[in-house]
Order: sequence, then structure tokens, then C-alpha cells
Amino acid sequence: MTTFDALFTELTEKSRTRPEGSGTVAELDRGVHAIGKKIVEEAAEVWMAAEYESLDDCAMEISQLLYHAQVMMIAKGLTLDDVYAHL
Ligand SMILES: N=c1c2ncn([C@@H]3O[C@H](COP(=O)(O)OP(=O)(O)OP(=O)(O)O)[C@@H](O)[C@H]3O)c2ncn1[C@@H]1O[C@H](COP(=O)(O)O)[C@@H](O)[C@H]1O
Repeated sequence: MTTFDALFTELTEKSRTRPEGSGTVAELDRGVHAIGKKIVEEAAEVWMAAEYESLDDCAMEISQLLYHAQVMMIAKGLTLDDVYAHL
């Protein structure tokens, strides 16, 4: 199982090493505007899953929202501590 912190470490490393075939690298290359659209899309999917789908589907959509939020953090050069400072 991957934790939030472990995923952030993995994505940060991908952004540094840019391995071929990485969806994260491709998303980072599409830029903040495209990443923002994915966040909005995934947020809507979380809402719909919470209202109309199974708990497991809802959990999956939330995991995707967290993933895209992390990609945005990396695109903006934000660290986990930058975000945790506001929790
Ligand atoms: N946890 C995730 C993750 N969650 C969501 N996604 C992306 O978000 C998309 C889900 O969006 P949708 O439901 O809209 O599906 P889709 O319409 O098929 O996606 P798109 O065509 O819009 O890309 C997936 O296709 C993935 O591109 C993720 N992509 C990668 N990870 C993890 O990130 C790590 C690095 O991945 P790579 O950079 O691809 O190596 C690995 O541990 C992966 O498991």
C-alpha cells in the first residue's frame, strides 16, 4: 500500500529523473492549466462517486484526486511541509 508521503517521494523522483512512459512526467509537461483541469475533473468524480457509487469507487476517485493534487504541488515547487503547515 502506498501512503501520501511515499507517493509524493515517488512523484518527486519521477519529475527529477523523467523516466520514459511516466504519466506524471507527461502531466507535468502539460503544465499547471492542464493539471488544474484534472483536479477539477477528479473532484467532480469524487462528488459523483460519493453520491451514486460504491464506497470502493469513492475511495478510488479520492486517491486520484490526491494524486493530481500532488502533481500540482510538484509543478509549483511546493513541498509536503508547505502544505502541512496549513493543516
Ligand atoms: N496514483 C496514481 C494515479 N492516480 C491517478 N492517475 C492518473 O489519473 C488518471 C485517472 O484519470 P481518469 O479517471 O480521468 O482516467 P482517464 O480518463 O483514463 O485518464 P486520462 O486519459 O485523462 O489521463 C489515470 O489514467 C492516471 O493517468 C495516476 N497516475 C499514477 N499514479 C501513481 O503514480 C506513480 C507514478 O506513475 P507514473 O508517473 O505513471 O510512472 C505510480 O505509483 C502510479 O501508481
